[in-house]
Amino acid sequence: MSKADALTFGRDGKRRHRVVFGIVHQLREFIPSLYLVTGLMVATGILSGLAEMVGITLLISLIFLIAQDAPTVDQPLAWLPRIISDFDVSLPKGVVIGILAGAIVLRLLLGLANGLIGSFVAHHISERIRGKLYDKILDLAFQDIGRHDRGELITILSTESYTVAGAHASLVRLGVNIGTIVIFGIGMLGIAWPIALVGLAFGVVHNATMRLFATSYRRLGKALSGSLEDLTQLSWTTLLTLKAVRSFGLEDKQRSLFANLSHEVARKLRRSEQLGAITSILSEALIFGVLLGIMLFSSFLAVDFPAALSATVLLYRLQPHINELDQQILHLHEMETPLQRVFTLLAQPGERHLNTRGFPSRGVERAIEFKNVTFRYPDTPRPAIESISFFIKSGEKTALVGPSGAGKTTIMNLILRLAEPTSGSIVVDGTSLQNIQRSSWLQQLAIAGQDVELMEGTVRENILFYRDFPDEDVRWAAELAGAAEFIDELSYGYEEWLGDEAVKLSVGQRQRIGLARALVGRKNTLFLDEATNALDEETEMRVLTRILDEYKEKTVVVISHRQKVAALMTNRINLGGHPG
Ligand SMILES: Nc1ncnc2c1ncn2[C@@H]1O[C@H](COP(=O)(O)OP(=O)(O)OP(=O)(O)O)[C@@H](O)[C@H]1O
Repeated sequence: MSKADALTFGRDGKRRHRVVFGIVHQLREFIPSLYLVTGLMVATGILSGLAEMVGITLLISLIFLIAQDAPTVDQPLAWLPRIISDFDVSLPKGVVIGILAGAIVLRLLLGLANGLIGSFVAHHISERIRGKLYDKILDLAFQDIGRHDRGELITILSTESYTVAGAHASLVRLGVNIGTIVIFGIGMLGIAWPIALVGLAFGVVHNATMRLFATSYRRLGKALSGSLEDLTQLSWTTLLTLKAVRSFGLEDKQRSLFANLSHEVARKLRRSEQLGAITSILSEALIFGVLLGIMLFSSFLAVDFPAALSATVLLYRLQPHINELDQQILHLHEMETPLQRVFTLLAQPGERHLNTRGFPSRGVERAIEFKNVTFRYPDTPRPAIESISFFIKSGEKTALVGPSGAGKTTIMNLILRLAEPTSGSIVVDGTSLQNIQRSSWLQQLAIAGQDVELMEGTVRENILFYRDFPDEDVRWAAELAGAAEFIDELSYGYEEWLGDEAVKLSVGQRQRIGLARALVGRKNTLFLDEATNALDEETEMRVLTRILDEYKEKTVVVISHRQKVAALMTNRINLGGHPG
């Protein structure tokens, strides 16, 4: 079974087991000590149930002891004499009180330990899964990222990652409940077997009733996941296209779309809670029916009164465990879809190996050569570039020109190894780019594009972009990019805070920040993909001339539609048009 298939389950009969085993199988891959931790949690949970059972029977014995004013209890744990018939288990009142107090304290301590371990494990799992998901998003093949919509990725990362910890908690509770039910069952058998049999019959009926709800839960889980994703997607798109929405006067339409989706989410959440309430009430009604039955027919059952009372109290205390057992199974069904989405994303192939595999790069000493390179994006009928061959010589200033859609950005992406050629090869100083460590290769390059991904932070932080360079370098880069002239006029200069979308900057100013970001590392090879196309011609020429002057010895490749820009360069590569 593949990772992605692990949670694709068969028909209903085996389905719940598959849900459970599928989750265990998946979790084991992410939490190496899963069995140990889970075992410990289940053990403390079951021991806590055992302590409760001992406490209940001792309490009832004590009540009878006090009622009869007797000094000793000859049957403090009601089931023991039946199991070890020759064993004298009579105990004085003080000892019974001591054991009872001990059982209560033990129950409390085990409950506390269980809660603390549970909370530690849940946060540990969440942290690990969140980290792995974030890592996967960074590691996914660039083309694969485009296949996921942002809303889906945000929902998985921010919300659905928590369901993994929730699923583990449900599994633990499942184990604890099964263990406790078995222990209570054995206790009841020892105390009063007819009542235990009634309890067993109750369990079977209860289980069958709850099964009726499993399918609804599963469907609801899937529908809820979809609705949440739609809502996140709409919120995300609205934020991204806020200006367009306002400019086209679409607020009312967006509001009504949002209200509908939000209503759907609320409706499904309500339905889920209603289902939970119905199953819980049904479960309680069943147990009260059984208890009533036992009371009405107790005279026909061959059980003495204290034993019958102990067994009945145990059966009553068993009810939350049976109830919770079913709730957890239904909950696991509800979590099936979000879990599947988390694990499917984690199962996607990454590209991390490209960062470390191959020879370390020393940059471009002689040339970058494209040899008959063809590249086709997945699921597209025609290649974006076909059998392209050219040289970019070290130290040369090259213009890459061609009509829109000719494949210029695709070539840039191939050089950056955001994609690999479908056929042909890219060779750097005689070594295929595929045999060069990607991270060390990227260390040698700098790139600026036409769309600048500015982030929330100061101007300086946006130029540094998580890297560490001295202030003089930031200033040098900003001046070279023609950005210093407007940064100096901002109220706080380089410390001016740019909001999420950096709305206070014009498109040309944003591009110049992006340019400074590329320049600040003083790399030997610079790629500019329409990086200055939003500037007026005069500013663009001024900025590029200064850059070329500064980069006299270095390699510069510029993609531009403007003839004047291409004319600044010493070498020109023409991409004729679409190969189709
Ligand atoms: N992610 C993608 N998936 C599928 N097809 C793509 C993708 N990106 C680009 N293409 C297609 O590849 C071809 C080349 O696109 P590319 O962006 O490289 O052209 P370009 O020369 O840079 O165009 P422009 O000058 O308009 O920026 C186009 O036909 C485009 O539709």
